[in-house]
Amino acid sequence: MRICFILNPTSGTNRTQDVPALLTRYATAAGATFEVRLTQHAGHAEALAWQAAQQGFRVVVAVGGDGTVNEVARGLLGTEAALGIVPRGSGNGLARHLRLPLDLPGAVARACAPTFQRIDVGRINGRPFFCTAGLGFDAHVSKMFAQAGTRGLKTYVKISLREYRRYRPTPVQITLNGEQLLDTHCYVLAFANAAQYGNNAYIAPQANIQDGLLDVCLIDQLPFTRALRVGVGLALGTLATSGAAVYHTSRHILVQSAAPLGFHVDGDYVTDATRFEVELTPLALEVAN
Ligand SMILES: Nc1ncnc2c1ncn2[C@@H]1O[C@H](COP(=O)(O)OP(=O)(O)OP(=O)(O)O)[C@@H](O)[C@H]1O
Repeated sequence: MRICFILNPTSGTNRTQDVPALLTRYATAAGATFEVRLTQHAGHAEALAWQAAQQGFRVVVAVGGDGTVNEVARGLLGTEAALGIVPRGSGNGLARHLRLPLDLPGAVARACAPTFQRIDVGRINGRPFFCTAGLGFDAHVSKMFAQAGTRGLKTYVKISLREYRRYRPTPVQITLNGEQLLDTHCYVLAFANAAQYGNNAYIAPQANIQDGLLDVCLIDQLPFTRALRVGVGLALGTLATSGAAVYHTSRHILVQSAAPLGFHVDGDYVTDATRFEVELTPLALEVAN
């Protein structure tokens, strides 16, 4: 079995580590036949992953954060290769959901001796996501986060608190499965394939990544007391029973917004739109875990 590691050299906080050398050391120790390839720019991992799959690599491993995982996974859709993950980001949502090792030696060892399973794949306005996508406040925060000079959890919390004071919900119409119509407001509307955003922040604790359904989490308003309950619910995995959010499950969701709303895929801000089509393709990606 041949394994291709695709490394985003800009990911992770520890820049002093020689990651290619460590990958080589741990993969050699595991007796693997492998190659390490480095991305040269944002978006490059998708093309590298697709190319590796065409070259017959059985497992293509994203070495980076959720952005790199999204790119590699996108490149593997419709191919014969499985996605592996060596997590090096701050959130690592999909790796945590799949209960993959978070340390470098452990994750490399797992990627070299995996079991295989298939997972569902979401799409929002045509963009694939594997963990979560969403509209509203969380997307707005990802946009601000991308523009901030620094990264990490501290910056994220700081931006969230600052923007919370300014952000207002937008009127939206949500259609679930072509039937159920909700006339409501969007503070946060999250589409969860996996249970968490990353960092063990559980937006949809019940989400099952193989059930052919997205868990749709709606927070229509966020006054201060509810914000506290949402914060505690995210951290403890109790949001679904806290009463602070409403949940639905659906395979196909349409959202019409009264004003442009930002959306994110797997934590990365994409753009603003007023119409959103969200779909799920059951078991469309093989993962190595
Ligand atoms: N060689 C590169 N140079 C610049 N940017 C890159 C390169 N390779 C990948 N990227 C971009 O870097 C972005 C961030 O990467 P990624 O999410 O993997 O790491 P991270 O930001 O450290 O993780 P996290 O988001 O969990 O904190 C990705 O969106 C990707 O497109």
